[in-house]
Amino acid sequence: MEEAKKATTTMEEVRGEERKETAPASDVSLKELSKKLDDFAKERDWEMHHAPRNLLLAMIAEVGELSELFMWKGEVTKGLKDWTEAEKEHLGEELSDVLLYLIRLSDMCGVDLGDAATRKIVKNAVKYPAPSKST
Ligand SMILES: Nc1ccn([C@H]2C[C@H](O)[C@@H](COP(=O)(O)OP(=O)(O)OP(=O)(O)O)O2)c(=O)n1
Repeated sequence: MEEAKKATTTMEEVRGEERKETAPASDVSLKELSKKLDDFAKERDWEMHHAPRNLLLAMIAEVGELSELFMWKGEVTKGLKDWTEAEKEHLGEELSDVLLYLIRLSDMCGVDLGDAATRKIVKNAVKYPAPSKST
């Protein structure tokens, strides 16, 4: 009886983990993703594979896979109205692969991507000032 109860708890825990994994995580930070990627590499002993050049090449390969989704489609309208749900899900996966390799590459190069991107947006605004709106 005690064993059966324990097994039930374990299944609940597993389902809880699955829910956690599939719940929308729209507000996740670069730092959180960075930590997950670090854990992923450590758990598999893959840190030696994550040298900057390898990560850059892997990211470019994923950009290629992303491009394939748009290839031969003609003009793609904003919102992807003509795409199936399966195509949109695939797009999300390929965009994620690019982002995850970019974050990992930044980390392995010692670049704080959040800080660098924020600074770059400021620099862009100085380089390309918005036209002043007449009232
Ligand atoms: N050495 C590796 C290999 C993979 N990944 C992670 C980062 C990417 O998010 C994803 C890439 O996995 P795959 O190489 O299997 O590529 P796809 O998921 O695109 O699969 P496929 O190329 O079969 O479509 O896995 C990683 O961190 N380090």
